[in-house]
Amino acid sequence: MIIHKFESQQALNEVGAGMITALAQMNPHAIIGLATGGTPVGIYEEIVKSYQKGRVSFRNVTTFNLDEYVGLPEDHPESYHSYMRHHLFDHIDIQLNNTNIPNGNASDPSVECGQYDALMEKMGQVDLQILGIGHNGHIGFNEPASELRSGTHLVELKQETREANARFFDSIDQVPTHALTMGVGSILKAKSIMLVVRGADKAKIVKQALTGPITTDCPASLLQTHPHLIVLLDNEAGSEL
Ligand SMILES: N[C@@H]1[C@@H](O)[C@H](O)[C@@H](COP(=O)(O)O)O[C@@H]1O
Repeated sequence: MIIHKFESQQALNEVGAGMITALAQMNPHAIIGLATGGTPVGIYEEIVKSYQKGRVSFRNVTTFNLDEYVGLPEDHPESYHSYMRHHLFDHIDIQLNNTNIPNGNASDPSVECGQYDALMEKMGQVDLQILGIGHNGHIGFNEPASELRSGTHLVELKQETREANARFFDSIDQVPTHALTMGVGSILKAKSIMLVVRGADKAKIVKQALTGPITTDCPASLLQTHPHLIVLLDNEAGSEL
């Protein structure tokens, strides 16, 4: 694995965005795995700036998002569908029909998950998967558990995850209790993975994930098995490494 630590958020954002724009420049038909949460926002901002300067096009790029809440209307401001449009899709030339996010309102979640996996399979390997990490080591919404699922599936969110994400909602009662998420198997199938982590509050889990035992109790620890893992940390998140 390659670990880069950054003094400033701006430097981290520019390097992260640079890897994604370079991929789209080298392969206009690239398949990119996208993440949500607070962590990638600054990277998406830098991608938009590059696009606005005419340096990169996403016209033929395909994207697959990691996850989506169950039961939030697609146009709810905190749905991951809204997040992606707000932070990225509405500001670049990507074709919306080339963007894929699990449908958290599907009448049959297991059918939806099966279709999502089938589409990923059909499109081919994700070239670069962007990832954040939860304080409990979750990736996507793969929560710590005695066993992990490989493909896309329905999960019940842990209370700590709902509490962490309550900052985006008016109250914790509004945070959905369930989500659809790519499985760890799908995530690990990507050719390269870019894990991004910021903040002192994540220093401990980063250390555990990258240097601790590989265990389903810390889903991010499975990233240690990936042959092309790039980790972008601010100094605070990397302080225990
Ligand atoms: N499902 C998302 C993850 O994809 C994200 O990486 C993580 C950390 O979020 P944040 O970046 O806001 O700390 O939790 C969320 O719940």
